[in-house]
Amino acid sequence: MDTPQPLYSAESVRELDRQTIAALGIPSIQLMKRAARAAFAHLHRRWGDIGRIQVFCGGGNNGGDGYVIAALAAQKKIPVTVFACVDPVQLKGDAREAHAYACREGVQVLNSLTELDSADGDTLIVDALLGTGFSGELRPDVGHAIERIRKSPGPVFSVDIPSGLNADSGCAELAVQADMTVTFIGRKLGLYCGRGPALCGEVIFADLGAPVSAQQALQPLVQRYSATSIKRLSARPVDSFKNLFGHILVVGGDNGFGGAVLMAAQSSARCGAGLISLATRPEHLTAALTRCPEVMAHSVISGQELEPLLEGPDVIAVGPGLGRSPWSEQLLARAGRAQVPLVVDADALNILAGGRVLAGVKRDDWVLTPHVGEAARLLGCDTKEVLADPRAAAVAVQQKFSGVVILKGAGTLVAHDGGVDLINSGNPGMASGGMGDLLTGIVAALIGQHLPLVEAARLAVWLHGEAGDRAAEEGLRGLLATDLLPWIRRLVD
Ligand SMILES: NC(=O)C1=CN([C@@H]2O[C@H](COP(=O)(O)OP(=O)(O)OC[C@H]3O[C@@H](n4cnc5c(N)ncnc54)[C@H](O)[C@@H]3O)[C@@H](O)[C@H]2O)[C@H](O)CC1
Ligand SMILES: [K+]
Repeated sequence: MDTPQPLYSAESVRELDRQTIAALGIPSIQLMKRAARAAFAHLHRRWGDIGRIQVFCGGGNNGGDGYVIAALAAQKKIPVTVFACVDPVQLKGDAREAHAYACREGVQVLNSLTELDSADGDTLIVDALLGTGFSGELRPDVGHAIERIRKSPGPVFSVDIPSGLNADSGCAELAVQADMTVTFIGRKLGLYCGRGPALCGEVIFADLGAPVSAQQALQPLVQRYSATSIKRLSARPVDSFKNLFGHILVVGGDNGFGGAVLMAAQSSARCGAGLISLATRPEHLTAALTRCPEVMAHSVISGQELEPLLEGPDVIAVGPGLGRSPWSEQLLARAGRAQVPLVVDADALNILAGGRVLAGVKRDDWVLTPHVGEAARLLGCDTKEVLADPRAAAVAVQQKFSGVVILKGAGTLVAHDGGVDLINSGNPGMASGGMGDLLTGIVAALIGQHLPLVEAARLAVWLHGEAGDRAAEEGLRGLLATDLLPWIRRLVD
């Protein structure tokens, strides 16, 4: 099994740059040329037959990488032009030297966008405007260059990070949309969370010979887990019996939301739970028994009626379709005090955010599964603040409520006492009702099968996203939550 990948802040990677230069005993220009060669090798492998290349260079070392890439293209006799977003006379240090190298190789350098031919489909754009040095509000001149890149019909290659994307948070107002990004020396968190996954295209990592010891010395922001580094369930013993694999109780399904609670129960079942009970409104019982006879469905019309059902289960998932009525609040108030691990999702989170039910309760044995809006409500802030720094938001929710927090997104974050993990998961087809209910059921089933909460959260996010990807192979649009159920079953072992 692989180890998870460390994801760093921009500042840590700049420190890694410095340590790599020192460890390799080479001048920084050599590291820049090594970066540019690595970038050029990947872009040439993918677009070797491209008609021409336009390189957009900024005023720092990211731009310096771009000038060297232009020189390498010229050496390969590929027609190449550089747009210098910052007048080359202002360049300093390695970037200045890289510009001189490009000029020696006969590269044409233009200072104005109007002089630059408009790109066609056979033009590869290389984005070397901004790298880890980007900070604050985007300067208008660079913004115009980014807009020009976004309008080009051909492929786009970003050096180190798509310009305009924040390397630490994945936040981006205006940024380059790349088909491929080659990132150097250390993986930046912003490539894998927030808008990073959508803006980067294929991400390729080039370590440029950075010493592993230097990488280990730095504190990563996040550990990134993938199929090969996530802990799976152990094989089932021959003499298995159903109680070995957990009894899950799913609580929810207010008027009109009977499907949500049933989908959570079904995904628990498909994830290997031994027994599943359902506590919901009486009107949903028939449907539950018809759709999923394996589930033991109970009608509850008050918190008092729920109480006896809280005794048997090993894990309780509360929230799918729970609603925010007095009935909903009564059920959460009771379930929230049960003495077994909880998975708290959807409207249960919104009720929690309201502060009237379970006020001030912190538990080490619950998993909260907010999306961005629910996280904002739990923190009493605006959604924009969560999007501006998803990692910080996940940590803040975990510090406020304890336990494990799954902050859902294209790069889903799992915050816990030991740090923050990231699992890239899912696809745009999963932006439809019920997907969150499935995840809730999977988390509960994995806890019921004796995975520690953090491992259950990581595996559930991966399993949910992978099942979504497999199901989406038949098409993104019209992908239904229940389409994932057979895939959950195939992938859980
Ligand atoms: N350090 C090394 O040995 C290597 C670095 N690599 C590449 O270098 C960049 C980091 O370079 P740096 O000069 O520190 O910063 P950038 O080029 O990313 O950006 C600085 C550049 O951008 C301008 N700028 C900053 N903020 C804004 C803004 N909000 N709006 C507009 N412009 C902005 C600033 O004025 C400077 O002109 C790294 O990403 C790598 O690509 C090599 O990869 C390895 C060796
Ligand atoms: K860039």
